[in-house]
Amino acid sequence: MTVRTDIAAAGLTLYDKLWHAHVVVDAPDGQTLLYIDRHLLHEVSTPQSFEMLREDGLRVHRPETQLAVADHSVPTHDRGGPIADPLAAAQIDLLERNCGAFGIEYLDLAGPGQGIVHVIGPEQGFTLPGITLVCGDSHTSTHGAFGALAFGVGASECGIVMATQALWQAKARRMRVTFDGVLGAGVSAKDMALAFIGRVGASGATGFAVEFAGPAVRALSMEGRMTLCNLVIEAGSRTGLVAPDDTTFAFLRGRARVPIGDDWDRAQAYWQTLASDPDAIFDAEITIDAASIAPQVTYGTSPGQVIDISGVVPAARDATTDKALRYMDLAGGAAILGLPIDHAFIGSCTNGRIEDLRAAAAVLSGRRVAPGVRALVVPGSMAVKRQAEAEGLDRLFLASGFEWREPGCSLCVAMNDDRLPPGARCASSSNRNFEGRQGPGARTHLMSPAMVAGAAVSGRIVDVRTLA
Ligand SMILES: CC(C)[C@H](C(=O)O)[C@@H](O)C(=O)O
Ligand code: SF4
Repeated sequence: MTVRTDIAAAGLTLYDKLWHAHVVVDAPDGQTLLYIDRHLLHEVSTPQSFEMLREDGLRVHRPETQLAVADHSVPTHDRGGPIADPLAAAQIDLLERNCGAFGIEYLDLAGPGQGIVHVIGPEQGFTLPGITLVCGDSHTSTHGAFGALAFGVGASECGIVMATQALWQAKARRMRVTFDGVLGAGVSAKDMALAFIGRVGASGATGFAVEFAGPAVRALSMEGRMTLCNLVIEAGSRTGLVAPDDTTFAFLRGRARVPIGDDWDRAQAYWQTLASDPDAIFDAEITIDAASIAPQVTYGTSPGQVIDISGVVPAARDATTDKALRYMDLAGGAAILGLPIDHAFIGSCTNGRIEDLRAAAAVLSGRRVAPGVRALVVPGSMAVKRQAEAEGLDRLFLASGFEWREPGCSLCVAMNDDRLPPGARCASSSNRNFEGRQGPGARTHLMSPAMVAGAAVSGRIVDVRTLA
């Protein structure tokens, strides 16, 4: 028998509770077979997973626990007819056919449910507190915002989950990041996340499951919490968590796949137990004063290379940072404030939700995109797009000179028609600023949607708090 000293010694963290509720068996080598409740699929990471099932003559064990959507390679304009890019068309068609063959629900490209996998999961009520959820995608941590144990997996693990509903995993260490105080005006969850990544570095949370706590986290909407959890992978962690509360329940209640009636009451009673015990012990604790967080902007080619809007680019200290600064065409000591940009992108699974579009629109109201800047808004999902259109945000974006597109990953990843030219400099609400991420030779500065809107109308990186 294995005696769990972590249980014996102290209270449990939220991560411990979710973990223990899903243990099938512990192996002597420290690995645990974990039951996986749900699996989201997209077109890029699953072709090989389905191939694996075919080769081994396996079927999908519980098809009703799987949900698929195409997002990475989809075009975000001219969606009326067939997809022009033959590779994208083949990839999307393959996902649809694989889902058909294995009995998995596929949210059609033309239908009302389509969108980026991490946006549609919660929208559909597929993401719920207390579940384990995986997807062949590193930003699966997003779903932890609901108090779900969610993490990204590889293509072969997607196949294993489809066939067995379980995965061998090693338990992570536990980190709590407490945001005390109140965020300032013009500062958002994106700034909290980037400030955290800047503090610990791009691999500072590797091996940890990160629980976000404190009054500034409790004050966030579900959209904000998803932004926060989405970005933990950029600090090296596969799992972000926020304990579910009334904000969570209000977001979920009434959604398509969410329990109703007595089932809802029972589920909610359980979900309310999903909080770290007061005497729980974390392996690492970080406290950040939310009031001290300024709008954040990345200057390099890793999300950890981030500074306050008033900051200066740090001098290169090794070959890697030197390479990053060369790629970004920036010198140590340069101010980030006032840096000219020629592209602006609002979208992605980090910041493509309705609240993000509203925040950007509030900045754009009565303003126009600066000459020489190409600006794009790509809603995270059809539901976000419809909601934005109902609020008249599309007209506001168009009137200010933004392009208004169909949902998809778009310029977050440039695996589709949307791509920046070499040398472009983009203010972007996405989550990765890697070399070539938005197109070969293109330069990405990550920031909040409001900051992107501010940069778009100014033609340079500005402090959105000074745009009255
Ligand atoms: C293509 C996909 C597997 C990839 C990921 O794992 O995250 C992408 O979504 C990304 O953001 O880089
Ligand atoms: S929007 Fe970007 S980060 Fe999110 S899943 Fe798509 S490519 Fe990955």
